[in-house]
Amino acid sequence: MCCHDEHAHIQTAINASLPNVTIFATGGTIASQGSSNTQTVGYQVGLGVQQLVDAVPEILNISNIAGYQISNVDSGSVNQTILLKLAHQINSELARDDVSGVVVTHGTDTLEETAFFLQLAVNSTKPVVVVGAMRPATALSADGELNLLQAVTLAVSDNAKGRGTMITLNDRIGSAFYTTKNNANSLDTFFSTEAGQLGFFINQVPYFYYAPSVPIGLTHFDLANATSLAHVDILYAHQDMDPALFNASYALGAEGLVFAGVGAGGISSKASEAAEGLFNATGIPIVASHRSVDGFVPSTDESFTIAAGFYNPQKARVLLQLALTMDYDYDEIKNLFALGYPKP
Ligand SMILES: NC(=O)C[C@H](N)C(=O)O
Repeated sequence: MCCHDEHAHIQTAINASLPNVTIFATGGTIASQGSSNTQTVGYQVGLGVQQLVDAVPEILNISNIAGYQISNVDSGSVNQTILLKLAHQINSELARDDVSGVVVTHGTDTLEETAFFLQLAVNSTKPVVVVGAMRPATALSADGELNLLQAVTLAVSDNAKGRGTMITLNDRIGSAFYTTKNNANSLDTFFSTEAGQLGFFINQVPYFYYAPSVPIGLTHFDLANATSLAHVDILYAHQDMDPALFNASYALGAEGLVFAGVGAGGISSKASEAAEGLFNATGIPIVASHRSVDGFVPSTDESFTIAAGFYNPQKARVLLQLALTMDYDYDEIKNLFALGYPKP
């Protein structure tokens, strides 16, 4: 039996009657400390995976923990090197019979991008749980410890299998496909857009609303041989958007673009002309998403853009990145996005 892996950065004492969970720590507020217990902005990342686990001894009542320190950064600095490392290591960890599930500790600012990426890049029915905190570990009423306990609880829960990558914070369990950060500061910031709330913790027991199901449009990408991800940028639409941004992004190396459109994927006529000019000249895929927190961009046959459907700009970017990384052509990319909104 498992489990003393010499490559694990940490390994708790093995209790053979408990399941094994691997934690991948990347940084964020959950791993941060302030200079006082009232400081809730301007704190510093620095706690390692050992300290995160040590702070919640209750975890050891439900699992043995192996922990890897993948990075220790604010999530705004999570990059494709970290993402690919996570995907490769999580896939190999979950392939082991003796591992029940994995937890990724992460800053909340871009947590949804990593969770969505893992949903597409990890191929397993075992739980993958991405967790963070909104208050640093030193704060009064810090939320990280209970969130981490709940994340490990989910990782060992039979009921959590077959639900893809999940995000849990503040008692809520959401699908990585649809969960988004809705408030830059408040504790209860992660809730799902229309489709994705899966369940809730009551007294640290996860209760699910539905049997396991797969989000419509879910595609798995095998990134085993990928060493980098395609360059995709997001442009933010607004009044008087500078049309030159499209060509400028291409000149800076973008292989695909997503724009966060006004309303259901709109941009000004001048910006649209510039985007169409770029598309006609280069053929790079340009995906229309929405800058509103929630919503849907419908496809139109006439448009040169690819409609993002329900994907918000940051998730549309991840999907486009993976498609381009795997050499999908334009029509395949269009079909890939359309999988998210099949015609009834
Ligand atoms: N609450 C957080 O984790 C925010 C932090 N700045 C991060 O995303 O890393």
